[in-house]
Amino acid sequence: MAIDCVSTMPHHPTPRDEEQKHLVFDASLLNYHPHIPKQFIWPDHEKPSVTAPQLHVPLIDLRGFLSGDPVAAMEASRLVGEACQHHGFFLVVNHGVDDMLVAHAHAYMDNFFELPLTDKQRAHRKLGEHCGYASSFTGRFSSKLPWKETLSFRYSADKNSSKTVQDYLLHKLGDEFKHFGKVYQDYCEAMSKLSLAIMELLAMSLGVRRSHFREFFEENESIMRLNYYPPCQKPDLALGTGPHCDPTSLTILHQDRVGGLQVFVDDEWRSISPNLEAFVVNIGDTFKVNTIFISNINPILHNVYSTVASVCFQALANGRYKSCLHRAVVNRHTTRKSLAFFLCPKGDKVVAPPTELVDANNPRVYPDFTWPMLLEFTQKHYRADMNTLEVFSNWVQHSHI
Ligand SMILES: C=C1C[C@]23C[C@@]1(O)CC[C@H]2[C@]1(C)CCC[C@@](C)(C(=O)O)[C@H]1[C@@H]3C(=O)O
Ligand SMILES: O=C(O)CCC(=O)C(=O)O
Ligand SMILES: [Fe+2]
Repeated sequence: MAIDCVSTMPHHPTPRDEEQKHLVFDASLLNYHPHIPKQFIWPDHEKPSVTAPQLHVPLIDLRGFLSGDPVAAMEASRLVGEACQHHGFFLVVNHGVDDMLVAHAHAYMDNFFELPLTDKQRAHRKLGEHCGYASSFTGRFSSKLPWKETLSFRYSADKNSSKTVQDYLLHKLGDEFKHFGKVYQDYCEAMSKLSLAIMELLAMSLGVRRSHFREFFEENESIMRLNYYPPCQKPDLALGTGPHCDPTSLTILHQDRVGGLQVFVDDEWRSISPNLEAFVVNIGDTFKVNTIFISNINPILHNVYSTVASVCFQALANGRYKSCLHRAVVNRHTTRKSLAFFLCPKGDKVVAPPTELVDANNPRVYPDFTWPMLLEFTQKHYRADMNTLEVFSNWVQHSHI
């Protein structure tokens, strides 16, 4: 039976769009259709198991650490280190982010994604760009389309930056989105603050100066993304977000009560159950690279400090650290939402080990790069998956830039 749920929308044409004929996934037509277009069907080896056994990730209470208690800070950093050694995922509670802000961020998401497609398209995400509204990336990809709509925008923690979240959303969507813009501006500020606190815990867990990563990310230029996953009548054939490791540095995710996040641990997919009070935190490829030179700086300290650090050191130094592969599944009945804050370094920061620390025993694993290079790679050349960093690294070394 022919499926006619994909509408044709006018938007800025590019040659690559030709093949797609400007297809835009209109959720209001597709959600309850018994069949799904073939572009959404994932190959057998990537098809999801909608119900996966639960993964018990550590629930880390940040209250003591955030109020300056050194013993609580040590304990929180120990748990962070342990989680990063195993899979790189952990939950934080008593994180200091206002519950109402989180509730508003979810409520405003509903308002936005329930708008008619033509209104959402005002913020249309252009090919090769990472900001704006995208519906299943039609136009960008022609197969393995994700069953989701997204709205993404930049956040700069640099106080002198003129580009605010609020201005961007207002400019794209119109004056009536002023409050909408303010909610996400506040949300990003809260996420940036929380990320810097978590960076202190990560530094402690690796046995380096507590402020080391905080300073590196102080003026972060991050990405905020609203993920909206409509119901799908074939959840065993489709995926909301395909398997990938985040190419960014650190992700702070808030998932609503529906559930759908799965992590690949010990050779199987496991789910992380929703917890409205918690943020799910995971490490991305760019942070993984940052930690390599830390391991090189002081291997003795690492051995003394904890086995966690030395195990990380070995895995990282050999470039075999396959952390945090994850994906999001969809379901038949309920729309699912998640708010993802991707912490990224400021554009001019070079992600590299200092040259004086590299020698025959500590060879370079990845080439020097800046975050904008990797971001461009994921937007113009390669769809982020579980191999992004390796492929990017080869690409840079074969001097494509
Ligand atoms: C830099 C990025 C690319 C993606 C968004 C993000 O900010 C971080 C994760 C990436 C992504 C989610 C990984 C899975 C594939 C992807 C295409 C998606 O399904 O959204 C990725 C994002 C992208 O827009 O390229
Ligand atoms: O929605 C989710 O639970 C995960 C989304 C995700 O992994 C991402 O946007 O990078
Ligand atoms: Fe992700």
